[in-house]
Amino acid sequence: KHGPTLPPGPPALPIIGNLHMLGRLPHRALAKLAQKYGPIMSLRLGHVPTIVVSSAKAAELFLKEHDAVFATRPISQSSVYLSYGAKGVAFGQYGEYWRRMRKMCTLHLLTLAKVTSFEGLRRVEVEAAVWRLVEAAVARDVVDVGERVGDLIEEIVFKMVIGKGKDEDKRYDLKGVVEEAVTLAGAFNLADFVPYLAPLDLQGLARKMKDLSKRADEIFENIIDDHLKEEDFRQHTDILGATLALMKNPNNEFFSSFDRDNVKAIMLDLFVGGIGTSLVAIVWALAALIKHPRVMKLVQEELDSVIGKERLVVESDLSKLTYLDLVVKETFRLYPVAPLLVPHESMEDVIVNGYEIPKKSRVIINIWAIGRDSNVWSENVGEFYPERFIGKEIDVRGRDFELIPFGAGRRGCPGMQLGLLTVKLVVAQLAHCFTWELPNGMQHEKLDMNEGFGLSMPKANKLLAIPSCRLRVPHSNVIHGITAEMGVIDKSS
Ligand code: HEM
Repeated sequence: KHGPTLPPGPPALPIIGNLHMLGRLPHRALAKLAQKYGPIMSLRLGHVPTIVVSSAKAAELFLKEHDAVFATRPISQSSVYLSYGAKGVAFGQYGEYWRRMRKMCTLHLLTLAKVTSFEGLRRVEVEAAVWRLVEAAVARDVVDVGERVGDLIEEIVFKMVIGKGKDEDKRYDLKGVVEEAVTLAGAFNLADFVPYLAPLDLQGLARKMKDLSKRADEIFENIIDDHLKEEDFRQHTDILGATLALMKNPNNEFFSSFDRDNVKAIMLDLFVGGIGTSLVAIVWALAALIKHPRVMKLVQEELDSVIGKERLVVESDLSKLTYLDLVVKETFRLYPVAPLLVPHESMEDVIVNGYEIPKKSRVIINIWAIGRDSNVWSENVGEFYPERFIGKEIDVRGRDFELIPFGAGRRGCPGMQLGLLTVKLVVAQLAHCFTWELPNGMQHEKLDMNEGFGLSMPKANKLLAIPSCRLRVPHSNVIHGITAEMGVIDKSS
């Protein structure tokens, strides 16, 4: 047959197709296959025709030139059970309904103005987290960085979205529910690839998801009721309050557009999208800094020269921290939070770069492979070397396809401003306030940088380290009954 053909790819087995080739770390396995079959590669994952994109140029074709064709998401069991039948933004099917919901997020809920309005909240929470670390520093405790940062990000995101901290309402365990949702949504689910096995629920995932969705629903119903019960729920400054106010205002386009399921699905999107992502990026960044003392020294010198040693970093300092900006970019390049983005799906047959891409193909953009493409990044591609960005106009916001940690185009991350701000603020704080030592005298070269795989790509092993204070900032508040000056906590006072 003449004319366009499917992109090249490895031969597939009956039933499972190429599933067996994905291994434990699919981004690595797919990058290796792409070396043989090229940057636009065709696979069959179970019964699902799949296109894997592994170069910046090819990603641009899919996410810019043909963005409209690839702007929907495949339906999966997790989107059905955990997202109210894909009624949220992240897993919603492209169309008028979804466009309106996404517009509400980008034009009202996650705007720069809205994100900035939570600056005070972030300052209080970040300071409290720093002071808890000061206590650990004084006690020479080994700290699980991921756990500390996770507590902080959860507290910020919960307060931003529903106006309450994660442990504030004893009636429910929202934190547990969100964590379980992340685990279940990130699990490999055979039923999504071999649909006729779905009724058997061989992995028990559907049962777990249904059970979780019931528990989550009860909690969300309570939270929404609590908001609406207030005399004037429009007084709520949190994101849920803003959503409800938009829905109930007859003067705007969102009036009666959405039902409660939409609101609940959006809330879950914000929790899942907002917590694990920033957390994973911050842990990678600090691990990379600890592993590369040369880079840590430069970051700290910049912080000391811009901020000094007498006060903590505040958000208005961030734009002046140009070296930190390079460090964050380099972290996203080598350790992208979502190495395969979130899968896209083609809405019609289309020809891309001369290849035939059939309707309903799942499209995976391997940004892990793009970040390590030596044609783009030169031969020291595996090295953590932030200086590579000096003099290059490479931005992470979805314009430069060699670095798209937040995706690009219609499905690009709507929480990017918040995510970037949180990552920079927390990394700056951790590097400015403390020096970090590895436990048991471990040398920095020995720190492992192995990755895991799930909904995001976390560091496989915990980052354990001992902080010591490097600032002299007097602290007037009382934490756990201890008044403190950074580095000199007087337990007797
Ligand atoms: C460092 C932080 C973050 C990173 C690296 C990140 C990354 C991503 C990526 C790669 C996607 C998929 C893009 C695509 O499919 O092409 C995405 C989508 C999304 N993110 Fe983020 N994200 C971050 C923070 C956040 C935050 C803070 C929120 C909200 C509070 C958020 C909410 C979402 C939502 C709702 C989507 C789905 C968008 C859609 O399908 O239209 N993200 N994010």
